[in-house]
Amino acid sequence: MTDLVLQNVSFSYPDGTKALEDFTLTVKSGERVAIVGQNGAGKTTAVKLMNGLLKPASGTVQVGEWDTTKFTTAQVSRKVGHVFQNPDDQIFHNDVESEVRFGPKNMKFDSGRVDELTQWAMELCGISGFAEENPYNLPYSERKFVTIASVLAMDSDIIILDEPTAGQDKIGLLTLGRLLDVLEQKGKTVITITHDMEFVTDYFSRIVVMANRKLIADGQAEDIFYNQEVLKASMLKPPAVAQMAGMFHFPPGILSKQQLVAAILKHTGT
Ligand SMILES: Nc1ncnc2c1ncn2[C@@H]1O[C@H](COP(=O)(O)OP(=O)(O)OP(=O)(O)O)[C@@H](O)[C@H]1O
Repeated sequence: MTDLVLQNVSFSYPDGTKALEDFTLTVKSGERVAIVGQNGAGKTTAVKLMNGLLKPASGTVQVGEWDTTKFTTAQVSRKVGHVFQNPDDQIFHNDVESEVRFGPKNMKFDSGRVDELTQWAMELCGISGFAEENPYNLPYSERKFVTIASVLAMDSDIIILDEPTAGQDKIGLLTLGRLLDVLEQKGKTVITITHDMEFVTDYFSRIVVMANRKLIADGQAEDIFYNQEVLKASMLKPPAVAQMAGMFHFPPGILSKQQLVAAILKHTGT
């Protein structure tokens, strides 16, 4: 059980830019949380604090029993895997399998477990067929899955996915959805940063909204996407279904196509 607790965390970059102010968030083991907000809101800074890449200037970041200031980034990243936004910032091997294998090998798992985790992660990410391919010969969407598999293979309790849907087609989105379900069954915590509100409503039961370096809302999709104050402060655009429901002046809460169709049929008396 690895809960993640950020308590009154503030952080500024060395050039003095304030990136996070008084940020408090608890993510329980096994939860699925989406962090949303405009560019520059502080999302990336928050997740870099979660996996120990950055250390808080004030406040505390607790990963399970560990205060991240007392452990190295390498140690914390064993508990909190982080898939970067841009796969090209992460890939450094010449073939897909070596890239995925590197993490568990580096963690000194026995060779049987390294094999098992490598195969499992590649299959889950739909890249088993490219094991010997140079990742840089693959399109962006598949390179992203190479980096996701590399992190999953490390079997960390908490997994951070930065913009996983960027550049993904329908098949990629389905692969991501299946992967999230498998991780949930394994009790993993998944935290994503995303600008894709459809992805959020389809797959995440908890949404954290950030604006101007602060957490401004934390709740379910119905609480967030129908709260005009939160939408205004964060400049978030609700998912298309909620926008359409708003145009029809339907009561708040509609977030799926099925709910929208049902409301239209009721409205037209069909
Ligand atoms: N390395 C850095 N040095 C100085 N300022 C930085 C650095 N990285 C981010 N910032 C600044 O910190 C603030 C928060 O940035 P952060 O990247 O955490 O936001 P974000 O919500 O993740 O944005 P995006 O969606 O664009 O990634 C912004 O003002 C940003 O310009």
